[in-house]
Amino acid sequence: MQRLWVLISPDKLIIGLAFAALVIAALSEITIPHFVAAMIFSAQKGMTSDFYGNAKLLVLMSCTYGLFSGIRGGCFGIANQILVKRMRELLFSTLLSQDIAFFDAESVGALTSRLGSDCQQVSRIIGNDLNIMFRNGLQGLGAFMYLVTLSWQLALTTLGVCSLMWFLTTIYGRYQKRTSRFAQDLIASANEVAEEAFSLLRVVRTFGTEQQEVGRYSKWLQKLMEINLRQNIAYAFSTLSSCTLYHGTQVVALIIGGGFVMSGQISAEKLTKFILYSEWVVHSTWWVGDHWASLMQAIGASEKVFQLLDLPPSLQLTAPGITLPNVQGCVQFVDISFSYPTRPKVPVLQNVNLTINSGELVAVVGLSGSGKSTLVSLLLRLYEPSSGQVVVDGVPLQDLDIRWFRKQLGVVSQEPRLFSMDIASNIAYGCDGDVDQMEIERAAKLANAHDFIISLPDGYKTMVDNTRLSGGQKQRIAIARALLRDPAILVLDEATSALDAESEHLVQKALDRAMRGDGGRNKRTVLVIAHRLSTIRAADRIVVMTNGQVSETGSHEELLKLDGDYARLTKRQLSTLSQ
Ligand SMILES: Nc1ncnc2c1ncn2[C@@H]1O[C@H](COP(=O)(O)OP(=O)(O)OP(=O)(O)O)[C@@H](O)[C@H]1O
Repeated sequence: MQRLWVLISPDKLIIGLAFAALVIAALSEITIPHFVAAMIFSAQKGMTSDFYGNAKLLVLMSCTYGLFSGIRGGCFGIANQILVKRMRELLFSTLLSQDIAFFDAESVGALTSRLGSDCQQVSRIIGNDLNIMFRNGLQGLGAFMYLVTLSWQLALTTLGVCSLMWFLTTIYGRYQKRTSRFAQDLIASANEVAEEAFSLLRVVRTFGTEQQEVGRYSKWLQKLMEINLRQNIAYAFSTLSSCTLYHGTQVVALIIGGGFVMSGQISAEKLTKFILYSEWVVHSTWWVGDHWASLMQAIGASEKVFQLLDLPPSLQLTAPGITLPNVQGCVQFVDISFSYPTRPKVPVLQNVNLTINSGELVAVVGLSGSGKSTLVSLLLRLYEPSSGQVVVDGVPLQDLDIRWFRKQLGVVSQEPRLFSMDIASNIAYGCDGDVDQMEIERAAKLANAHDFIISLPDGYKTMVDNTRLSGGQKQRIAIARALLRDPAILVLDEATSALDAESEHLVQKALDRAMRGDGGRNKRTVLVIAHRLSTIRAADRIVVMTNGQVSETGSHEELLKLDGDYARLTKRQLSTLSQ
């Protein structure tokens, strides 16, 4: 509750207004039975002026109740919307500030479920549960005090019943809190399966595994249903006990109170008011209990959200770093060893030493799994090396302002992903401020993307749908994106996926231009994970990775002469590519 208060406290005014309206509405509502009873008994006794006096007050209280109930509902509704928005924003930015290793361990489906369903549950606490609990608690207390003034002996019977009701409710509330945590985890797991199936729909369709996916999804739904059924059974028991106690109180009060009336201890009017208000007390206790359980349920659901909100942001993003006036582009991997945090015992890179000089074009080759992409991830500082360091222009990477440094890099990955924005925004993605359309078109021309873009109905304003653009088209947009930054260091992961011959030719031409610096600079440093013989031959130096180590470096001819790993690799793989 304290955590929630911190989140909602910037809107103290609206919350204060909501609670003030709640108190006025609750107090005016609670007087209504009093005036109803008073009107009936003044009519019975023929007291006309009392009758109309009470009628006026009844109308006044009813109008006050209506007006302030509206204000209360509106204010709590607004506070609720603000809370859920703020909580989602905070959670989203906390998640985005985590290390990549965090996302290796968590699934996207589960995280989006935390953002969606869990945050919605939490927002219910303010908008619904607390609001109703507070209103009914206040009314129940007020009504009980009135009962004491009518007959403290009878009030004690009501207190006994309410205490029993509250005791049963707290047991039920604890059960709800525990089970709702599981329920939210199950919703997250089901979302994970759905997200995976949608994003890999082509694979699912190709292998005809739709039913299998429905089965995986249904497995979580079944577990969720079992938990919900258990919650429903517990709710049924809670309702059964509350209903029995609710009517039981009135029967007991009537029997004892009837005896008091017959013995002249209290009047029939007082007993009538007592019955009306005791109903109120029990009813309020019931409502408070019901929403207490619901509050516990929401608190259970909120635990994971708060756990995630407590995650400290990635050190790299918070640590202050330096910027360099001019990036020369000299990159050194100094005695780097590395294991992925999810598999700490499996060494992926071992004592890698490699210097890429400013303006040099270095091609990294090696068998699949030899650690080529990992090398790039370390240069981007997506992970921290287990030992050793990456040094850029003589400055260790961890001393540089990482956001600034990443802006000095142009990266084209093997399977570029585009955002659901228009093509121009995709090309300008990550650039500071407004980017001139001419600049965007110039980058697109260099990337051989301009012609296909202007042939689209909306040209550069065409909204990108990842599924409708071909692999080669996406690749060329990604190259344009990298070129627009005119980066000092360019990192390319050559596409091995089967591009059609025309696309491949266009992509290759674009990459050649990007590497050789037609994009603005005469020369830039290029690190390319190379699969094509033409790229490898054009490189100033070839680095061969074998089992996470640099096994050979040199030019194509030098390495062939060595007759080592590179020569074997070339015989095995590259001969087919050169044909
Ligand atoms: N996020 C990750 N978590 C754990 N292990 C990983 C991760 N990414 C890669 N690996 C493992 O690290 C090793 C090196 O992978 P890497 O992707 O660097 O190889 P690669 O040489 O680029 O391969 P390819 O040419 O097939 O892309 C592999 O054994 C791989 O399974």
